Amino acid sequence: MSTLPTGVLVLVVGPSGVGKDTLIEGARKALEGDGRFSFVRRLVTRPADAGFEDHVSLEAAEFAAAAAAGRFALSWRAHGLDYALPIGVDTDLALGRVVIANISRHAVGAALARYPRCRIVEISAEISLRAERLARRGREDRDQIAARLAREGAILPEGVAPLVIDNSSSAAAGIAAFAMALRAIAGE
Ligand SMILES: Nc1ncnc2c1ncn2[C@@H]1O[C@H](COP(=O)(O)OP(=O)(O)O)[C@@H](O)[C@H]1O
Ligand SMILES: O=P(O)(O)OC[C@H]1O[C@H](OP(=O)(O)OP(=O)(O)O)[C@H](O)[C@@H]1O
Repeated sequence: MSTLPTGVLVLVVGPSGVGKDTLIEGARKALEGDGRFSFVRRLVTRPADAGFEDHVSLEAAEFAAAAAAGRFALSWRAHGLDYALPIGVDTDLALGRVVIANISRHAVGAALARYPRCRIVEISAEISLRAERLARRGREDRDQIAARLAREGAILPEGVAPLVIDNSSSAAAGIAAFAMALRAIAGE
């Protein structure tokens, strides 16, 4: 009897402004055409925002209906918004792919409970850099940026050791390190 391939879900976590979306988008471009990887497009109750993360934008009622219909692989709430990964994640994992998703630090426990083959990649950068970056990004107002900087992370479940990628220097360096980590995970 042959066993089905099982992929790996890469959970990209870290505080706001650290560069998660930048590294994910950069790695997506660097690895374009390599069928081993699948980059998840999240569903968020935030209006579509050109120039930022390319997410699927849902109204709150649409989000609730999709959740009730079982269309999400994982969902969580943060910053007054609802976020989800689509159920297509399950198909990509069944096909043996390395699936990359940006999730809340508070959703790691639930992700691990559902998907035992997870790797946690934590992106890091000092708070002063994050503050500058969020101001430059300009997606949130001053109060929202202050709340994001003050937001507490979650303690990772016991025994879970994240791979930490420092994004304190250039975005190009952070992207190269992240893409290299993904290639290593795919080769394991
Ligand atoms: N290494 C870096 N150096 C300078 N600016 C960066 C770097 N990484 C990301 N940025 C910028 O910082 C801002 C926040 O990055 P983003 O990827 O949106 O972070 P996150 O998704 O973790 O909140 C964006 O404007 C992005 O262009
Ligand atoms: O619980 P936390 O680990 O703090 O994360 C909360 C949420 O914020 C981030 O998304 P979002 O794109 O809204 O924010 P960001 O790009 O500023 O991190 C992250 O991907 C989570 O969905």
